[in-house]
Amino acid sequence: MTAEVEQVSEVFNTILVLDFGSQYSHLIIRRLREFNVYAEMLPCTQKISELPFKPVGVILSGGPFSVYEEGAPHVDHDVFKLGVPILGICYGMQELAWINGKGVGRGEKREYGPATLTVEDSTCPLFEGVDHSQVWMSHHDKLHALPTGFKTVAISGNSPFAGIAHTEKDIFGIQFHPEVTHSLQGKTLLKNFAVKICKATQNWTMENFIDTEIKRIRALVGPSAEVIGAVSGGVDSTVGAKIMKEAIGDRFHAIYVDNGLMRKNETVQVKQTLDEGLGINLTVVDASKQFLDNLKGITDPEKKRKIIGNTFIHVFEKVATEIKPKDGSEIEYLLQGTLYPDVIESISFKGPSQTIKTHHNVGGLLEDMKLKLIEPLRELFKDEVRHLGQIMGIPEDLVWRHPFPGPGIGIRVLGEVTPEQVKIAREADYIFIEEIKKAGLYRSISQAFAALLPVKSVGVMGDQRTYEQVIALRAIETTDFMTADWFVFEAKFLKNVASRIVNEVDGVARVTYDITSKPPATVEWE
Ligand SMILES: Nc1ncnc2c1ncn2[C@@H]1O[C@H](COP(=O)(O)OP(=O)(O)OP(=O)(O)O)[C@@H](O)[C@H]1O
Ligand SMILES: O=c1[nH]c(=O)c2[nH+]cn([C@@H]3O[C@H](COP(=O)(O)O)[C@@H](O)[C@H]3O)c2[nH]1
Ligand SMILES: NC(=O)CC[C@H](N)C(=O)O
Ligand SMILES: [Mg+2]
Repeated sequence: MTAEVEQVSEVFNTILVLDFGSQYSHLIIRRLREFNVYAEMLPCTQKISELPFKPVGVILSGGPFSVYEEGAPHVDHDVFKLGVPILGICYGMQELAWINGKGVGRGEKREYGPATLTVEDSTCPLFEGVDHSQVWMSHHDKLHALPTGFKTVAISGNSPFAGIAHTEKDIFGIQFHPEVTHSLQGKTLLKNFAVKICKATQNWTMENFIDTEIKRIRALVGPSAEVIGAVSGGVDSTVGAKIMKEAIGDRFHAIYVDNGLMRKNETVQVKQTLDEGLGINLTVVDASKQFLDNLKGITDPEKKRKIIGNTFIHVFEKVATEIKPKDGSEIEYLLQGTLYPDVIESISFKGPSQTIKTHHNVGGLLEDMKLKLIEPLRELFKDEVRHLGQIMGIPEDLVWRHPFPGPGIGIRVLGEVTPEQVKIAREADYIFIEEIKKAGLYRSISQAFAALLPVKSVGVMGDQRTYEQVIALRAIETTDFMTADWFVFEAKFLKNVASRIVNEVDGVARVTYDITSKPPATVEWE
């Protein structure tokens, strides 16, 4: 069955980005997709004979290494046998030069920041519309000589080889980074490469994606099997559920787990929106006791996350055995709302990044998991998922909902999670979000919540001494959640929220506002 299932990269003309570990590698993919060309990233160590698809062009990314160093990563030379255009960016260009003559070494000084490009060969299609524009440099090494078979096509003040091209083949190298927005015509250059040179079709649209994905799921699941889905009411899993529903109708069973760590009124609202609003029949499983029992006495954040992740899986496996598909088979698949950033993180050449915290991911935590995963969004970025949600008729409110982590309030009550502590955090959170919505700020903020700190502080209310806990409010602005800054509220707004929380929520003596960016902090407190 699986062999006949076409992958997205087989359906859309795909540009392959081979990642040498640059912090900007994923931006190359973002930029290409912005003009509707599909791109995927694989580690630079990928063996070309084992490529899962045939790309229409290859981009070699930048990277932190020096090509001449021992142990530096190198591309499989079979990449030249693919017969498709190749573009090397920074380290990628140095790699092309290393392979074709070894004329690469350390420059006298580092070049980091803006430079102006002068195109010397106006016939080179890569640089059409890019002449005299600002480009962004970030390198220490440089080409000391033109590689064999290449000519210079562009220069900058500091880089006599800012752009090079092979004299016969469609192979190009650039020293700057077209993928960052500081390279003002960088997107034009990438478009020239993908569309003019590689002739990639610009058909990567969410409308086309839906059709492809629905076909893919039908082929994968077959004509009679049934599937369960972990659906939280967040935008990712709701869009995933909607796609499943369109693909296999009532053979899809959406399961929402009330883990006792959800926000106020959330379970009722999610059930209503999915059932009535979207026609997705949602089963609510109340497992709150199981989660809270398992969390008893646990204060270590990582242990809490693992316990919550494992409990989710146990709940899903149990639910899966309770559903009896009409064709007499057993439930084999579990839908999950994994996005491309999660995938990139795990395939990156640098390997899985150091674990800052274990993100709960329904599939990620049990090695002997029986259910196989269906992840329809695993090629998409969050804004693509939001766009998809809009096309599929998912209500605006849900499309723009702030992300809510799987472990929920469990990682927003610092220290031991008890029903009493969850209640305090939940009530405070509700007031904060209510005020944000009232002030018309919800869409300007990427994510906001209240965390409960298990420290006591003295206060005075109605002439009485109080000795209660502290709420920390957090609101951030970010595009990708990898870095974030705190949101600047007016003092009046914070004053009102603080006063409401202390007055209306029993157990809180003080309210603080978290003004730490990420890094050095993270978004969540645990
Ligand atoms: N309470 C829950 N019940 C069922 N599944 C859940 C629950 N919480 C999380 N999940 C599953 O875990 C996945 C990861 O959670 P995550 O919060 O990243 O995504 P989301 O909730 O779909 O969207 P968002 O990031 O916008 O909150 C979800 O896509 C969903 O499959
Ligand atoms: O589904 C999730 N499961 C998790 O375990 C988890 N931990 C953090 N987050 C969300 O990820 C984003 C970045 O959060 P951090 O800076 O705290 O890592 C923020 O949006 C966080 O809310 C999670 N989402
Ligand atoms: N950004 C890059 O790709 C840098 C490449 C190489 N490490 C240099 O310093 O030149
Ligand atoms: Mg969520």
